[in-house]
Amino acid sequence: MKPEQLISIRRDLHQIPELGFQEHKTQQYLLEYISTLPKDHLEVQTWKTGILVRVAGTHASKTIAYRADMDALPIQEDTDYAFQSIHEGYMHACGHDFHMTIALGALTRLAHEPAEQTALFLFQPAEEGPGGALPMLESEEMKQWWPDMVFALHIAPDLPVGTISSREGLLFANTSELFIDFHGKGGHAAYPHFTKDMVLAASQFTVQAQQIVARNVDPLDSAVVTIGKITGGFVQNVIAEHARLEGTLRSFQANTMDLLKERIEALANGIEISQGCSISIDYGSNYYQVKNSKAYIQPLQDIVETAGYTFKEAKPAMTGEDFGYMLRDIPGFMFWLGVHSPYGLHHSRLQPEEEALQVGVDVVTNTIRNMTV
Ligand SMILES: CC(=O)N[C@@H](CCC[C@H](N)C(=O)O)C(=O)O
Repeated sequence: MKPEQLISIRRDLHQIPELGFQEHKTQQYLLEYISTLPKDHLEVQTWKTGILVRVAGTHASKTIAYRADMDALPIQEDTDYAFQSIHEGYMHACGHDFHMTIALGALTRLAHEPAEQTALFLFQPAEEGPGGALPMLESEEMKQWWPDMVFALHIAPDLPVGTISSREGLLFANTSELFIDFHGKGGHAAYPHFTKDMVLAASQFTVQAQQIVARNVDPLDSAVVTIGKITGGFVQNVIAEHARLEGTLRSFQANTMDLLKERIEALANGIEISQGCSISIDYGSNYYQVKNSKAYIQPLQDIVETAGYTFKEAKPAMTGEDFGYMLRDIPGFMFWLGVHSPYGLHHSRLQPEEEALQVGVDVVTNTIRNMTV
């Protein structure tokens, strides 16, 4: 596939961002493209809004899978792209348009000239939430085509184009979503003594929660407590009866995640007493850490350098990925693909450089062709 065609596919996908398990247009677009490929070695199955494509190997004893996530984020795009999102309030702000385009590029090459081993392309819904990897792993379709190895990439705005980065062992953190509802008593702004103000309770909780990492987590360990959204109240002169916090917890150690949740609950109990309110906590979806199998990182470096690109040792990151569940059950790895953007992941102005698409296609194809499983 020519670079212009990769860019054109990426721009098409960029325009139709959809949330987890709602990737209907995206699925349709991908299926239409896949239907144009030579069919001799190809088998296709759909699973929910996802797709599995198998390319039979020429002398296959193993199956190597590449996973591309499909969903977008509820972010209003603020780039000056001519091909901006046409879905108001939604954006591919985490690079999944890149991940899917790279999958189509590698799939195209292999459909025309299959590798020795069988390749499996997993277009997976709902990575940002509620998590598609675990139910996809448990699906009949996946059991039927279970791979011997699985890998994935994620765009890295802070790395230059042409650089690939990964590491042996832990790459991404354990995560838990966090949704907290505060229920009190609303009333007139001029009569606070007759109310239980939930804007105040939620604000106190937000500030106190920042002490957890500072004062409860071992300074030699690492964790994150982020509240990304606060809602509450209706109008400026009414005390709010209800408020809601939405956030996420991150840790490298599984038992540190238990500690974070314990402390969140203890703070909530304290605020229930001090503010005379009731608080309910929901941990939403939880993702398992991304831990790379050691055996594949040196061969990945060799593949990257042979293709003329640069390999850089990565540090573990507090990002989360439901791909961790795939690596829990199947040997494999994940790597960062440099895309150089002045704005980072989950930013409304994320602008990854499209030259990186070709790099991604080369590394994914060469991994399927050359990695010993
Ligand atoms: C790569 C990346 O940015 N992944 C997301 C995964 C989100 C998991 C879940 N919705 C949560 O917020 O905990 C990330 O935010 O790291």
